Amino acid sequence: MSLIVNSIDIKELSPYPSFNLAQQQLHDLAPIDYFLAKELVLSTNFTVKSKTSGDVNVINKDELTLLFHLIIAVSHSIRIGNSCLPLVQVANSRIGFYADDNGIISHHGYAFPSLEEIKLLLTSLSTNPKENKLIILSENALYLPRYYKFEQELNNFIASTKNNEVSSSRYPVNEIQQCLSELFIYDTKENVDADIDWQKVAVANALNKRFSIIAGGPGTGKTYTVTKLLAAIVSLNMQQPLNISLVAPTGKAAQRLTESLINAINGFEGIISTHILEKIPRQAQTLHRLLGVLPNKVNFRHNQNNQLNIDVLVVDEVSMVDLPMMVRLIRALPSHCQLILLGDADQLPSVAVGNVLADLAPRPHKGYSKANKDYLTQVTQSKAFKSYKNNAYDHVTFLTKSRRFDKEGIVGRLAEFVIKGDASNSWQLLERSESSLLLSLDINQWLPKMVTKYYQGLAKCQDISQAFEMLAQFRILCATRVGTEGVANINQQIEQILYTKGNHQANKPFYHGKPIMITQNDYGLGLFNGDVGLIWTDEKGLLVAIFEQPDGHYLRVLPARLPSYESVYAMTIHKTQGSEFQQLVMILPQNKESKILSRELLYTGITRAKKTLQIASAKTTWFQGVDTQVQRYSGIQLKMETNENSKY
Ligand SMILES: Nc1ncnc2c1ncn2[C@@H]1O[C@H](COP(=O)(O)OP(=O)(O)OP(=O)(O)O)[C@@H](O)[C@H]1O
Repeated sequence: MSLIVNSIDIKELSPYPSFNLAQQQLHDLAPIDYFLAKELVLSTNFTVKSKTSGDVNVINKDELTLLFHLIIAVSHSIRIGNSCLPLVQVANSRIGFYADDNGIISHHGYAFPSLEEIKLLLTSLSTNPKENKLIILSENALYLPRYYKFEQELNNFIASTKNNEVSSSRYPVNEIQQCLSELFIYDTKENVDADIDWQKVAVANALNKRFSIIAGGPGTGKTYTVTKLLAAIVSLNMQQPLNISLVAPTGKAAQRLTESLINAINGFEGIISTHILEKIPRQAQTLHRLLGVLPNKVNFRHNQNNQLNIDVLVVDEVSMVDLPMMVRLIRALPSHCQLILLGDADQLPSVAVGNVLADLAPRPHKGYSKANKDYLTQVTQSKAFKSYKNNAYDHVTFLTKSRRFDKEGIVGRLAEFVIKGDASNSWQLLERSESSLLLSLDINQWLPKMVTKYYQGLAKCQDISQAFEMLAQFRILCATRVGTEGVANINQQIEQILYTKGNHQANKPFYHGKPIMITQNDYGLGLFNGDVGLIWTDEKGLLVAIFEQPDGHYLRVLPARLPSYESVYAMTIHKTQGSEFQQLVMILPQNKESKILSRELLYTGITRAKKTLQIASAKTTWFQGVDTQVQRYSGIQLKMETNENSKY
């Protein structure tokens, strides 16, 4: 006999009547995952049935329990940065199990059934995107509807930019060819022998597309190349002035982009005609500013209903841009606007959901469609481009030759070993280097000396610009915020050292020469998470917080009005993305259980060093970091390849 009960019974039949009971079963269960599962399951109109009932919209207790745990798992997956949960990650596995070192089990967890059983349940619950219920099943991955929609929007955008782009180029091919030959003149030996000048390819590849990515490690010439690309775009549009914007995800990154751009433009004087160069903007802004922040809202002033008035947009440091932000950006772009993304896909992914750059520009490059290959061969006169079966990766060009890190230089070599996952060679390089790259694990051996050398002078600088310059010379990077080797403790120790060395203000919340970092957005003041400033005594003898703006101006804020902030003698590696320092010290946690270490984290830290780098790490920690790779799940790559529009 079938036992059909009404939906109120779901509450009683849900696997855990309370969070406490759930916590006893599932180790490390986050309240947010539990309450989301509870809310979603209770909000459905399932009725509960016995196994034999054939009714629609009914579910039995085991199925309800499975569904509940699937929602917990997908919620957890999103919290750690994935946009979905591939079912193979949970099928036949147990979540929330914990036994101590003696084998005593404290949490039994939950064992998921096979992939087939999970799919059977999800299919019967109509989880396909069109019927859009509490969770969505697509390509064997489970989504919450919000992130599914974000992915869909991005995929649709990419697909729409590929429609007929190669056959109906934005500019006549002969004009592109002419333009490239004027921009890339090989009067030095450098590129003559090379098979392919990838900077030239990057310009060519972007010129005939609405959407393109120029990806490469630090110093590979992304800004240099994009400046040439903008020069080409300007010269191909001489009759109609274009609105060109340049943005980066943080104030610091926008400031660096502005500086690199000005350097590149100055370097091209005499090579590219002045009337072209003067039409290239010299000023980058933050993404938030471009889109127009609405106080206390996640959405922006510019969106699909109020699009930006721009023709060309360059976005730098795209590895830092998360999936929702990228989608909000593309919504705000008018359909003719050319979008060019720059970034290093080997760096840490965004703090929030998604790994957009790595998804859109997977390495190694898979190759170009026949049509794009023919086009690139024709306009660049280079051959030997790798072929791919469709145009899924036509939008990407990788730059590989670093102009900043000499191939023989330690920083460049170390970064290369680390990102390739070569723990032993990278460790050997650290151990054997003549310039003592490894610091003692006892930070008292070296920290006081470094503080004296690099930080004590901050308060004695003659003016604020000199102080900012000094601050950019040196930084201590930590992997974590908490713990003995975490940012909070190291900053505290540094302030203590400054105090004992005679800076008697250094134990107060604000003192002259104290560097601070904002940790919360304040749209009203125009201060954003990650902005770095200095506390400084102004002309009237008052302490003010001063922040360098991307346009070179200083923003002054009374300390009492500051949003939350912290000292920034040391900062996390995550927060240094988009910044660089002449000298760096990186301190890694000695706690073996630290889950934060990865090769992307180490690579991001290492490549922030312009000149020198020293590292305090145990061998085991280093190996653990280099051996761990960040894995973010999403459906973007898969859909890019299978998209109907991308078949050639
Ligand atoms: N083809 C080239 N010829 C000469 N100099 C170059 C070339 N490409 C790049 N450079 C120089 O190399 C340096 C690094 O270039 P650029 O700043 O464009 O790199 P990037 O990839 O944008 O670096 P980052 O990722 O750190 O922002 C600059 O000084 C630039 O002028």
